[in-house]
Amino acid sequence: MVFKVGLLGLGTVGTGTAKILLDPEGRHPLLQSIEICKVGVKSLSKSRQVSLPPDCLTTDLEAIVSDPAIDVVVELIGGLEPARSLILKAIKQGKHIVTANKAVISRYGDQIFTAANQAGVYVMLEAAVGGGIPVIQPLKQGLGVNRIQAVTGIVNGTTNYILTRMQNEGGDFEPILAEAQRLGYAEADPAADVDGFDAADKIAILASLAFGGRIKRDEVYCEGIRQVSAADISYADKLGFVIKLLAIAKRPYPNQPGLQVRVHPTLVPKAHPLASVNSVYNAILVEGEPIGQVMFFGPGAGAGPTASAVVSDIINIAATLTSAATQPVANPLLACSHQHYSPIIPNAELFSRLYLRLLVKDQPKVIGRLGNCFGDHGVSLESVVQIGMQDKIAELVVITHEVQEGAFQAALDEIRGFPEIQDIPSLLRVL
Ligand SMILES: NC(=O)C1=CN([C@@H]2O[C@H](COP(=O)(O)OP(=O)(O)OC[C@H]3O[C@@H](n4cnc5c(N)ncnc54)[C@H](OP(=O)(O)O)[C@@H]3O)[C@@H](O)[C@H]2O)C=CC1
Ligand SMILES: N[C@@H](CC=O)C(=O)O
Ligand code: NA
Repeated sequence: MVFKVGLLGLGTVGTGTAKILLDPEGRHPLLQSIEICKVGVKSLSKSRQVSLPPDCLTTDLEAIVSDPAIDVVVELIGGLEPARSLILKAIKQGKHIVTANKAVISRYGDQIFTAANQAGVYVMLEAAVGGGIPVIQPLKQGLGVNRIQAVTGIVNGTTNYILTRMQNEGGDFEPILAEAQRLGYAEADPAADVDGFDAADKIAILASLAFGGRIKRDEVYCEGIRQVSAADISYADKLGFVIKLLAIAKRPYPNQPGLQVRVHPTLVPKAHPLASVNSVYNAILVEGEPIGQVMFFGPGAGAGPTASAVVSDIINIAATLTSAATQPVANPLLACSHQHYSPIIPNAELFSRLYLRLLVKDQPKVIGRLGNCFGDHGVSLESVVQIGMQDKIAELVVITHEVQEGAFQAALDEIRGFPEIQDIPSLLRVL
């Protein structure tokens, strides 16, 4: 049996994918049965790093998704449109889909999976989360019998690369981001990485798989890394933490339906397994019953690793189609079957440990006044440290115990009005 693939996109991931498909020697034997039929791109004049059969390249992506010869459409163009429409058209034409596009799946998964289930085709997305790390299939299959309690991950390679280099070298943000772009890690618009949207897309997908209900992407709280300064990295280091952009999905109240799903820079204790995940590496820590903790670790972005996940999805489909006697009946361990949305708990109701950096006028009783205000709002403090003093302005770092975020914000609103407060440059969460 030969499976014909229509590739949409021949950029970083598309090129990595084509390279594997064109070089099957020594890999899984099923690769021998997969053939690149057409490749859709934006520009025919660009030089390419792979040599494809003549007439393979086209700018007519609509023709690829409706080509009767094609069995599997691999969407690697990114973005919302035309990716969403092309995926839906391909599904309507009975084609299986492999995609690395977390933006489209996290926002239009409902529409796409419903259409796929009706058409009896698969939509596979291993490359969409954690790049080359197998995490989607393990959540669907290997961990499928567990009751998941929490998924905590470093799921964006670009920001982890930036934070790691800022931590190790103290370098400036912009040139490090430019290097991440050159290495093929960043999104077409790197704001998606830096502002946390890409991580939010990914945690919405992971939460949906882990907790068995779709997640409304708009309800995922999201803070990026722009506000993380060299000063915070250095203070965190002195206090025994590293700063990581964490994506967190958990059920904070056992046996109740609400979920916490959010992305924010977080102070991670140096002894925590996620603290040593550096550079473009990603890691996803899954906690479940009865398994306990499992951590998936590996390269989270880049051509080769991401293509590894894309092609593993292609051969998964090829294997399923090969074993199906006639028309494919959806294998429930490969298909997506959630039909309802999970409720998300507002941040104000959640309990977190928080790190606050303040610049205050050096006046008597200022620390006491802060402590009283937090106390009045039921916010218990773990430590208040004076880090420095310049021109009669003291720099303080406050770390709280687990406190309700709404109560903390109410205290902070009051504190902002104190005449002693010069500035509040940072508010971060602590794991
Ligand atoms: N880069 C990475 O490390 C990872 C990326 N992903 C995801 O993979 C997908 C692809 O990313 P990446 O390879 O980095 O992106 P690139 O920008 O490198 O490549 C995009 C490709 O799609 C083509 N393309 C884009 N828009 C159109 C259009 N409207 N019509 C025709 N062709 C189009 C481009 O054509 P042309 O070459 O002619 O410009 C290019 O070949 C994205 O969804 C991304 O989020 C997921 C995990 C990791
Ligand atoms: N831009 C993304 C690419 C992989 O998903 C990242 O940096 O993680
Ligand atoms: Na993956």
